[in-house]
Amino acid sequence: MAESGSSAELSGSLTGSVLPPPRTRIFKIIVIGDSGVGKTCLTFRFCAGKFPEKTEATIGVDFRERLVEIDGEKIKIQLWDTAGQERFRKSMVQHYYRNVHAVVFVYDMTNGASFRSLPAWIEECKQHALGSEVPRILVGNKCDLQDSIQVGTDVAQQFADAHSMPLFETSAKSPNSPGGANYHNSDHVEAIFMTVAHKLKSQKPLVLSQPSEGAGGTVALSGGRNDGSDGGRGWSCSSC
Ligand SMILES: Nc1nc2c(ncn2[C@@H]2O[C@H](COP(=O)(O)OP(=O)(O)OP(=O)(O)O)[C@@H](O)[C@H]2O)c(=O)[nH]1
Repeated sequence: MAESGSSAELSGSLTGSVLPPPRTRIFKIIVIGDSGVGKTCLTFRFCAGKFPEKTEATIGVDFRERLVEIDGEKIKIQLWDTAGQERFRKSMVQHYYRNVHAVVFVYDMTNGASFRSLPAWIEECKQHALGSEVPRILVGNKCDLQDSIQVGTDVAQQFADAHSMPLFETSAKSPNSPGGANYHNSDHVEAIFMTVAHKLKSQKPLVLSQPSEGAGGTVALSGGRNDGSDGGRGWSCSSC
């Protein structure tokens, strides 16, 4: 009798309070590109839900995070906002390239030089073992500045295709206001990062985890533009 009682107790314990709390997966996504392209604004928009009133050049790296829910699983998205200016990068580079799950390359659609810098950023990533096997996306920011666009969608799409990346054109500043032709088709910052998270969820086993008491708001999203089923090149397409 005593033995069966113990057994019931044990089994109750295993399915009850003895089990550790569920773990929350963490996806580390680094955001890279020239100074002034809007990396801080994009990451702030996603994590805080608004455009920052004032930004200063990032020194080293900042990171912001947000807890989201995808298909019933809580996932913490950590966005690492890296400094675009070389003088602010040197000391930190080794740190932020560790344990990266995805890379977001950003250029400013109103600044051709920021687009021409992309090969150098891609090369730097490769040197830190972040090649095409890691999910990477290309983001053209500031599409709200319609009159100043220097980088057209066609040329950006060609570049994205050549590097097996999906392209998104967006505005961290005013994603919901009406504007020119491209602007109407612009991607929402929210959807861009959630697309990356969906991709990671569909392909990655647990890599980093911690008890699920993360900071940040929770957004529920089931389904999305990318279910990870397309494999190969361009795992999600630009809406541009
Ligand atoms: N019109 C417009 N301005 C933007 C947008 N995103 C950022 N900006 C402005 O661009 C400037 C630079 O933005 P940041 O987010 O600080 O740029 P960054 O890439 O983080 O720059 P570093 O920290 O130096 O690497 C700021 O004045 C922003 O207000 C956008 O979508 N539209």
